[in-house]
Amino acid sequence: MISVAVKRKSFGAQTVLQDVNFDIATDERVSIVGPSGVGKSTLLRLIAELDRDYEGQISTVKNSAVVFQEPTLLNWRDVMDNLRITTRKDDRTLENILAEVGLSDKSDMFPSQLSLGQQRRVSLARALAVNPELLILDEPFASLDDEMVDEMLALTKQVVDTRNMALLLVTHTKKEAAFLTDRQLMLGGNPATIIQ
Ligand SMILES: Nc1ncnc2c1ncn2[C@@H]1O[C@H](COP(=O)(O)OP(=O)(O)OP(=O)(O)O)[C@@H](O)[C@H]1O
Repeated sequence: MISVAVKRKSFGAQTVLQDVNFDIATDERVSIVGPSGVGKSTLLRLIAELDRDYEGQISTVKNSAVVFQEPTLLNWRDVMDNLRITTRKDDRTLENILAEVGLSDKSDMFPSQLSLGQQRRVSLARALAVNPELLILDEPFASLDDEMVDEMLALTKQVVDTRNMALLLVTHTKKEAAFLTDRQLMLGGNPATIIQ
């Protein structure tokens, strides 16, 4: 169980989040929706423990992984090396994960040799490589065309269905939230809190 109780998160004089409280069960899929600039990514970074500078308390799982909006791959490393960076798992396991995201024949390609959609898949595979109990997706389908979004949505759903993990999705898009998650939390207000 993940338990979020953020009393206040500020950047200098600007308070971005105030009294944001919710739980996520072990196998629950939750999305955070809300307008641009409201504080979605800020909240996600707190839950991913990438930012510990806030008032309140978040108790989360030992193993979480984040997929960011941009693929953030190392361009000078091939696909396998990009996976090896996050885990000591053996190559066979990593190849299975690449197959899981539809990239079984791409392990020795470099990111620049892959389409944007394939780069997103590598990014997802890299997150899966740590075998996360919580997968956190921060607008993972931004700047993809509609067809690619549908493909990535289906892939992500399949992966989450197969693996026993919690999902936290940050998105602008109600369609993505409705397709991938059981529960939608709407962030709103200034400072932002859960309004629905
Ligand atoms: N490192 C930072 N330093 C100062 N202010 C920041 C920092 N990160 C975010 N902010 C501010 O916090 C507010 C919330 O930003 P955040 O990126 O969390 O919004 P968001 O809801 O994820 O937006 P979007 O949907 O456009 O990605 C914004 O006003 C932003 O300028």
